[in-house]
Amino acid sequence: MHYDQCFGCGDVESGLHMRTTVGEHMVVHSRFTVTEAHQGAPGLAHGGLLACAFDEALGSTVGNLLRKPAVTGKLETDFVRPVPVGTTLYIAARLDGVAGRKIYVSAEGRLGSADGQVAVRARALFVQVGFEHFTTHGYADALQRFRSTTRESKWDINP
Ligand SMILES: CCCCC/C=C\C/C=C\C/C=C\C/C=C\CCCC(=O)SCCNC(=O)CCNC(=O)[C@H](O)C(C)(C)COP(=O)(O)OP(=O)(O)OC[C@H]1O[C@@H](n2cnc3c(N)ncnc32)[C@H](O)[C@@H]1OP(=O)(O)O
Repeated sequence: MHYDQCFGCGDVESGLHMRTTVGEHMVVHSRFTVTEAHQGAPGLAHGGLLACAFDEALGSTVGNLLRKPAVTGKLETDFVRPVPVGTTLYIAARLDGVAGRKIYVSAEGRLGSADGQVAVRARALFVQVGFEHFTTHGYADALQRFRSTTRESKWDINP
């Protein structure tokens, strides 16, 4: 599912413009290129933006593999190495388990290539929600907004 105003994967000018693909062994791959707009210290990525990129990568993993609406309940990040401006982080994410509505996912981000040095690790708990989560707490016409920008025809938006 795709929403074109999403900061992580949408078309907003200031957004992260992330895209994901599902690879072998159900590993979900995404890439995030650090630009000058993402700086914390001079020349280095801001940790909060890296956390955002991992929220997006992990949420996309839930969406791609489970095809159920879910929101981030908890997100934990380990910043292992600095990530310089101009670097592309190669993020590989996995579904670790499902317990009722709780969905556990984790990811690691490597510098410059899929086998580069690990710079960031993240784990998250997503909680499955009904679509009313979005219409109650977000815009009342959230489903129309999701529908009008969806890229995948197989999304079961109103089962
Ligand atoms: C932004 C969403 C995008 C669209 C979503 C639609 C489809 C998704 C699929 C594909 C999408 C593709 C890409 C998405 C990419 C990126 C995603 C970004 C996602 C976000 O960026 S999203 C924004 C930030 N996110 C929030 O805005 C959540 C605010 N929050 C709440 O809305 C509630 O808090 C909620 C719903 C989380 C739970 O509330 P609730 O009342 O429904 O359920 P409850 O509290 O009973 O929790 C049930 C069980 O989860 C455990 N649990 C809950 N929270 C926990 C925590 N923090 N730590 C440890 N355990 C926790 C409980 O302990 C219990 O466990 P148990 O069953 O064992 O007792």
